[in-house]
Amino acid sequence: MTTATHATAPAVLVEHVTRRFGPVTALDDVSLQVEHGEIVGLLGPNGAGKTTLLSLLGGLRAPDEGTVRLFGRNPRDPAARTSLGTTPQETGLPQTLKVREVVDFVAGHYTDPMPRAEVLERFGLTDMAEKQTGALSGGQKRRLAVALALVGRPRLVLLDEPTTGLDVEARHVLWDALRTYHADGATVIVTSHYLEEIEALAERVVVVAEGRVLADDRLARVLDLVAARRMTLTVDGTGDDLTALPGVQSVRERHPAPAGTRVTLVASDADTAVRALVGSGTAFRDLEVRGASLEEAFLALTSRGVDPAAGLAPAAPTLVPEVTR
Ligand SMILES: Nc1ncnc2c1ncn2[C@@H]1O[C@H](COP(=O)(O)OP(=O)(O)OP(=O)(O)O)[C@@H](O)[C@H]1O
Repeated sequence: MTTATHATAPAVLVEHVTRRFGPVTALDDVSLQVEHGEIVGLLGPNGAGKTTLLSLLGGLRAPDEGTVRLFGRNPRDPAARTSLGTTPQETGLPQTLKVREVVDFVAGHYTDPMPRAEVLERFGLTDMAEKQTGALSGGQKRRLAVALALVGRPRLVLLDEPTTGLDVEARHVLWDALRTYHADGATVIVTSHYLEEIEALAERVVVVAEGRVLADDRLARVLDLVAARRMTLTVDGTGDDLTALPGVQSVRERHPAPAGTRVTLVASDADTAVRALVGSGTAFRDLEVRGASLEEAFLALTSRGVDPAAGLAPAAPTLVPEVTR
């Protein structure tokens, strides 16, 4: 590939990537393209495949099938990773080195590093410069770990759950620093279980579950989807006609119930749906309305009504309870 091609290539290109660990398919035919300067949130439950995807982007693992490119190059090639800054979920820092020494050590690997004072300032670590890293709090360690990923001024930053376990203040310092760095032109990909984190950082959201991309959309659209409600009720017949009610997006589950069917619907507007249900004269009982999980919201988006094969299946677990509203 020519240099010109590299210059015009997207920051990240993932094409039909599958990655297995023994019998587990961690990524199943995933495709994703991220342009220069985008900030993308990878949102999904535990075991969705987010870390695996980042490990492929970071060149730590190779895909079993498909192609991964960073700025047009294979991330397994060390030259492709010179533009990359990463912070894994767990970071080991040398306990006895001072914060400024660690920053200087990392900066020594780059031709044009960010000045130490700027790095520390961005992450609220200026007062910690003389402390040994072993004496930092969890939140301070985490901020230092993310700061170190930016020392070399990477064009692409991969962050795996950057603020898990941090208190509110530490989260906000980190989010502000990342937003500022992105505003300077960097491409950022961040994984999280938490909608709040994705909401604070991302413009575009890719929802991953069970190794597949469930949705890839603007943040505002995802927030609309999360506002979906889950309505469960028992009706005399099969409940087939309930999808026609205004405000109802899809049928999520149906189970045989005594003298009828227990039906779970995903509704974009539960108030309208309930009014229409009453107005329709349909006999129903035991109505429950609650927030839908992200997974349900996205299944509602991606499915066209109920899947006949899954129509009478047992209730599916709620995969992303943290983001249920
Ligand atoms: N090294 C490994 N060996 C075996 N299985 C693995 C390995 N790494 C990941 N997996 C499996 O692959 C699947 C995807 O895991 P992955 O860590 O990518 O998910 P995740 O979305 O990052 O989850 P979490 O949010 O919990 O970090 C899981 O079923 C996991 O158990």
